[in-house]
Amino acid sequence: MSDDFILYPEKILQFGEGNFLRAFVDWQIDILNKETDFNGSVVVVQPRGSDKIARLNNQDGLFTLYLQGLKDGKAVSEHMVINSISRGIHLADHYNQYIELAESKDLRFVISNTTEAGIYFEESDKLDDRPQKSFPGKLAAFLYRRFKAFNGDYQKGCIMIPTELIEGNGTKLKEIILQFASLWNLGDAFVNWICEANTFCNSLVDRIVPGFPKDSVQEITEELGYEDELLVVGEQYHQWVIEGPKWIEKEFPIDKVNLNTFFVEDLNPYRIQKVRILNGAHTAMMPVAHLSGLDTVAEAACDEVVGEFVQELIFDEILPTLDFPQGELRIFANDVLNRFRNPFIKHYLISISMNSISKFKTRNLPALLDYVETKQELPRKMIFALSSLLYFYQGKRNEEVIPLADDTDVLQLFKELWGHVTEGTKTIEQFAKEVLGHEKLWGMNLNHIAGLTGMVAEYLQQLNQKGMKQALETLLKERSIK
Ligand SMILES: NC(=O)c1ccc[n+]([C@@H]2O[C@H](COP(=O)([O-])OP(=O)(O)OC[C@H]3O[C@@H](n4cnc5c(N)ncnc54)[C@H](O)[C@@H]3O)[C@@H](O)[C@H]2O)c1
Ligand SMILES: O=P(O)(O)OC[C@@H](O)[C@@H](O)[C@H](O)[C@H](O)CO
Repeated sequence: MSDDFILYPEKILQFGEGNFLRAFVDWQIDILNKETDFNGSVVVVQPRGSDKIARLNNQDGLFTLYLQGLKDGKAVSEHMVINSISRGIHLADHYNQYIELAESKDLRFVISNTTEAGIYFEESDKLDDRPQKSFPGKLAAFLYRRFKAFNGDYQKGCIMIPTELIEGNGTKLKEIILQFASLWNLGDAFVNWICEANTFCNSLVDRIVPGFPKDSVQEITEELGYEDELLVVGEQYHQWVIEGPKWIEKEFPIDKVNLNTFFVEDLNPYRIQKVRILNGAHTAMMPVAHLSGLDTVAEAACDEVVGEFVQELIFDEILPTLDFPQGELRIFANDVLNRFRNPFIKHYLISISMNSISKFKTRNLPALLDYVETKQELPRKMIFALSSLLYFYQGKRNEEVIPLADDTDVLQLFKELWGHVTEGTKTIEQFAKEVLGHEKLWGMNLNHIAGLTGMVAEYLQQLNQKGMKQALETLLKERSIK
């Protein structure tokens, strides 16, 4: 299959082989290669583990991408073979290939998505590890090798564009690289080279990528006429906002193609808007919809009751917490709701449920706190979502076991706390007080928010006694009476 495809110089090192990067970054590089003189390919390494790299190499880095949803107002479903990945490197078996890539004259960019957990300082990482445990540790060793190979040449720095969904992803990555420089005693000249010759951008990505289409793979395989283990499905919508100097466009000519990717001076407004509205709504709707018996985001957004809940949560309790023109926010929010309703893609609620406690903390808690501060009252729907999430962590939907996915400590804590309630040794009120008081989960003691604990306990009681559907209907009626 590869004979039909062009091989481009390897300009990008990519940390991450996952669905999102392939359906978003590698797709954009493919377009750049086809429509501009970018002429560059991507070398992929798996940031943690290495089991997926063989699959990538077995397919010569090629994979099929389905994009489905509204494009310029029309429903479009299209598929294409993405040819921007040159190879994957298995870090444990072929670390030499990885570290030697640092000496490449062609290499210029480093792009990553290592989830919200990947950009952290791992003190036990050593320069000589093959490989280091953490992503920043691996990158620090790579950059040091490059610095040495080119004798600190300022023309041979790299442009880092991380896409992890955390605030200041590039800034944080740079700080950690400098921490490694200090831990490993790499010297002032290296520190200066990192700061002067390299560019760390912050970036924000947006595209809903449900990933491998497990329900329709047979049908798709028949349509394609070949099997593709790396098949990935995403929506048509995309946005990549990069906070970095405009000169990068000379080397990464994203302005020359019809993509919604652009450079800005301040990413913050884009980040807050997207994280609070889109990701916040995902995290808030997940337990409410799942416990209502629904399985996908589209089912939730189209459901008469759950859909109303999501819409009101966004418009009444999230938008007022954002200090941007409300008209623009409403347009963005309506677009998000339409993206949620996308009938082409099956985005399973359970697949977005992973690490929901920390997601609530970063995506929803800031809106809850801002609402309390500005309105001097409690946002009922957001608190209902929080209560539903706590209820969800009981791990049961009627008789069905919910495959909870979170840190072991978090799962253990909920197991214990719910255990006390089921055994009758603690009341739901005590459960609410204890869980909301866990500063490790929320970064603060939520019992300090006046009235919150009582409201959570009340909603938990309703969920316990009436079930989700009735509790939700009661909540929505409360609003119409008010
Ligand atoms: N799927 C989407 O709709 C979407 C959209 C925008 C952003 N994202 C972000 O992209 C990330 C990956 O999503 P995906 O859909 O590609 O998932 P995926 O499961 O296909 O890929 C996960 C990737 O993260 C790496 N990884 C997992 N845990 C890690 C850790 N602790 N440290 C370092 N690397 C780790 C894996 O090796 C893999 O490369 C998510 O965190 C998500 O926030 C996803
Ligand atoms: O990917 P996660 O699990 O961090 O979050 C789930 C979704 O909120 C997220 O993937 C969105 O679909 C995405 O951020 C849209 O751009």
